Amino acid sequence: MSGLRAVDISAGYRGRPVLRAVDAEVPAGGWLGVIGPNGAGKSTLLKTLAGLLPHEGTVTVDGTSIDGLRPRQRARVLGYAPQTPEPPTGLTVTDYVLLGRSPYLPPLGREGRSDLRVVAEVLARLDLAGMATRPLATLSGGERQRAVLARVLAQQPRVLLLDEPTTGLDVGHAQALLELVDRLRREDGVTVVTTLHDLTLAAQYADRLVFLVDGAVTASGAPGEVLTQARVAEHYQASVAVLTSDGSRIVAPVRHAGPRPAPG
Ligand SMILES: Nc1ncnc2c1ncn2[C@@H]1O[C@H](COP(=O)(O)OP(=O)(O)OP(=O)(O)O)[C@@H](O)[C@H]1O
Repeated sequence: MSGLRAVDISAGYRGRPVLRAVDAEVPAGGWLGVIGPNGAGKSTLLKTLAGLLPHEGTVTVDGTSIDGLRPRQRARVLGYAPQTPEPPTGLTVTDYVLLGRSPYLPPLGREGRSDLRVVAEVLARLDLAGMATRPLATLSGGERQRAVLARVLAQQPRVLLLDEPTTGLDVGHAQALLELVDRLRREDGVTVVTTLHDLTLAAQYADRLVFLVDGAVTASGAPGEVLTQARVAEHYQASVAVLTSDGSRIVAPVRHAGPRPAPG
């Protein structure tokens, strides 16, 4: 199958199993959203798909196991943005985003004109062109988050693994980023896997969801099937309303009923 396929994945940290027999599949050009409460194993799954954690089971991209790939080859196939990135703050935005081109440079070679063009394009698409020469250390949290995504996009991978990519972004920049990812998926056939705590955004952008609870898949399928009020209430211990608008789910927190403090 072209796209990404994970079969029977078990993984964790030293002496601490987290994922238990997880299956996940996303065709080329598809968008898989990984959802679940804090500590469910979403980031662990993304790290495993990125080839960064030892695991049982198989992860293949377009039919090729990622385990056999060298880091340089892997970086051309998979682009991973962690949830809490720690980019080297001394670099300028351009130099940092240029790091995304490393898998394409010859050994000890310097970037060429085409690499600089890719970087300039990505910076423009992420509204960072005006900050290209600034040190990362001087960027706001949301700007830095966008720079991290710019580095991953400059890598031009076939699969994007984005762990909470909208963290710290205002609603406009969050939407612009998700629209950009959606366009890469539709126009270039990039395969996308994201974790998103915002279930409404997850439902609107992903075409399939995997719902993880305690390291295992409790539900998977189209957002409309997975995001039921009962399931969200049970696994997040949350009081929510699940509404439908334009065929897409909206998951809205609803304040628990109870006495309200008197105004004033
Ligand atoms: N480096 C680590 N070493 C040991 N345990 C870890 C490590 N990273 C995560 N864990 C544990 O693994 C479990 C799953 O963590 P993970 O970060 O995958 O969850 P998550 O679903 O992404 O959570 P969140 O929504 O809070 O980001 C948690 O119990 C966490 O404490």
